[in-house]
Amino acid sequence: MTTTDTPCSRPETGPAITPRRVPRVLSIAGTDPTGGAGQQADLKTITALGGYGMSAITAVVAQNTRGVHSIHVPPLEVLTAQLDAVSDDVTVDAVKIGMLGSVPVIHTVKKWLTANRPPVVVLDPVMIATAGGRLLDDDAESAMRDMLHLADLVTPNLPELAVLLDVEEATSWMQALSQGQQLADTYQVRVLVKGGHLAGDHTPDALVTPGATTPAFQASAPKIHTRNTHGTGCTLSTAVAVLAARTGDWVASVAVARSWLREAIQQADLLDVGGGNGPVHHGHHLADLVDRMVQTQALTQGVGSDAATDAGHDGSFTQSLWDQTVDVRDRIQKGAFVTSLAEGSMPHAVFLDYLAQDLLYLQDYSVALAQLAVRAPEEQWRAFLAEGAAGCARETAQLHTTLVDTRAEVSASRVTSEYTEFLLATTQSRDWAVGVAAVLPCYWLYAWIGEQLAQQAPGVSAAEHPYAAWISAYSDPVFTDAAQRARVLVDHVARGVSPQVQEQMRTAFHRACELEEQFFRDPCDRGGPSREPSGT
Ligand SMILES: Nc1ncnc2c1ncn2[C@@H]1O[C@H](COP(=O)(O)OP(=O)(O)O)[C@@H](O)[C@H]1O
Ligand SMILES: Cc1ncc(COP(=O)(O)O)c(N)n1
Repeated sequence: MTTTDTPCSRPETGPAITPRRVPRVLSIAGTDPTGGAGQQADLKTITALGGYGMSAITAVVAQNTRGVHSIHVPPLEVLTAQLDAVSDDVTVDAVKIGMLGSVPVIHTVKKWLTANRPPVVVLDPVMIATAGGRLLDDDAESAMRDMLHLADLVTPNLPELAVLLDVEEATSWMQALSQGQQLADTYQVRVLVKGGHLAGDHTPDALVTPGATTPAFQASAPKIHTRNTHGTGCTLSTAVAVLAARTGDWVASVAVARSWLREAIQQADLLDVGGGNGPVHHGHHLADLVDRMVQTQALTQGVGSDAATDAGHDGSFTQSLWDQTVDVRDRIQKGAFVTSLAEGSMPHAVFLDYLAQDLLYLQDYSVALAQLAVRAPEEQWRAFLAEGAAGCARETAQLHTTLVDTRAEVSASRVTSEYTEFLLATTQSRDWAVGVAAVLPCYWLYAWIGEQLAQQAPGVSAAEHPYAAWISAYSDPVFTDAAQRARVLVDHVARGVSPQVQEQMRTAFHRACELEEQFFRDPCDRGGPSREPSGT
């Protein structure tokens, strides 16, 4: 890949691009009721790449993946009214122009563009649909040439490039590049030369700029074996428009658009739309996000929905566990750890000692979660527990940085060792359900302590409180969310086990709560660093 940097100097006539996080992008194009090309592809692309999509329709096209059936061109006043409705009210950061179809439509768009030129204008000179069917009148080719200079970027495929130059279609990449350069020089416009129509097993693309000797960007990758490439041209040009408005950088925009489109082509076969040249998968990169949402939803369903378990006041098993540890929580709430941390009176040595023990604890807690992840019977729980293990490992690394040099020789206190040995043994060799009950208090009590601290020391700021940063870290909603998910997991598991195993879960949860309480009390009782050898 070449990304030589001939910076694409924008033609003098246009304003500079001010990058905008959510660019407002207008597509002026025809439609495709099957959703793969034209307006529909453009709006999907704009949304997929984080822009705000708008559309002014030039032609209503009855088409599908097999071909174009008919084209209805609304009266020109309707097009003008659509364009004016947008520009009278909305600042347009980028416009992508697709199918124009006829000379009068080209003139109408040209007039609007001259009066309202957005900072990014990408023109895809659509002439023929991939699936077959003319989308531009024969007599409109010259009118199309006459509007090229109004664009910042033109994105012809090889047949369109040949028509615009009135030459034979390129049959090699070198020839295509040379034609692209000729178009750029003649019309003083950037050209995205696309090699999708070349024979061979590669698909090269290049961004060429007026007056340059080498492309500003060039890349090539193996052709993907699929017939589902309907709308690739529309999608690519729109993607570049959104990204250019978002970044202000043409080279980066072409590079990102290209690789995003490639993935959309790669995943096109998943869609199963139509019997001809199907569309590309515009939403491909959202699939993981949706999976995560579904997973979270599944994890948060059903709390308290099972009367068969020994339920607490919200009906859930975990609530009943919680209710049975009220004495432990009372000791934590009134204990020196929470009160002195909230007041800011905790001696620094005690706080450092707590952090050092926490580091040792988290190292083993991470292993305990990883053991449960390995043994998890279902994928979603494995992911949740593995994320927890990874989060602890990150937290440990962070604590290492905080404590570096100050606590190099620290060893685990008796309480820390007792707690971690209990967790490691339970998560490794007891029933998996008992293991998840044992790790729950660390999630839940931690989040609960965050609430206690926030209540006892509301709105503390770094200037007035030595532990302000820690107090706000404790109240991070991420912990509350993780605790909620851990609860849902335990409730779910409890529904599927025998009363005997439920009883073992209850015992493990209670034991872990007691150890948590001792863990918080321990540094305050000792009043300073532990020098006890591990396990004593
Ligand atoms: N089978 C394929 N494998 C990988 N990329 C492809 C494939 N077909 C098209 N592309 C890419 O889609 C984009 C548009 O392709 P092209 O076919 O040249 O234009 P149009 O869709 O306008 O006819 C280009 O970036 C091209 O590389
Ligand atoms: C309304 C409209 N505009 C453009 C195309 C080109 O589609 P492709 O990118 O598949 O050539 C199309 N089929 N329909």
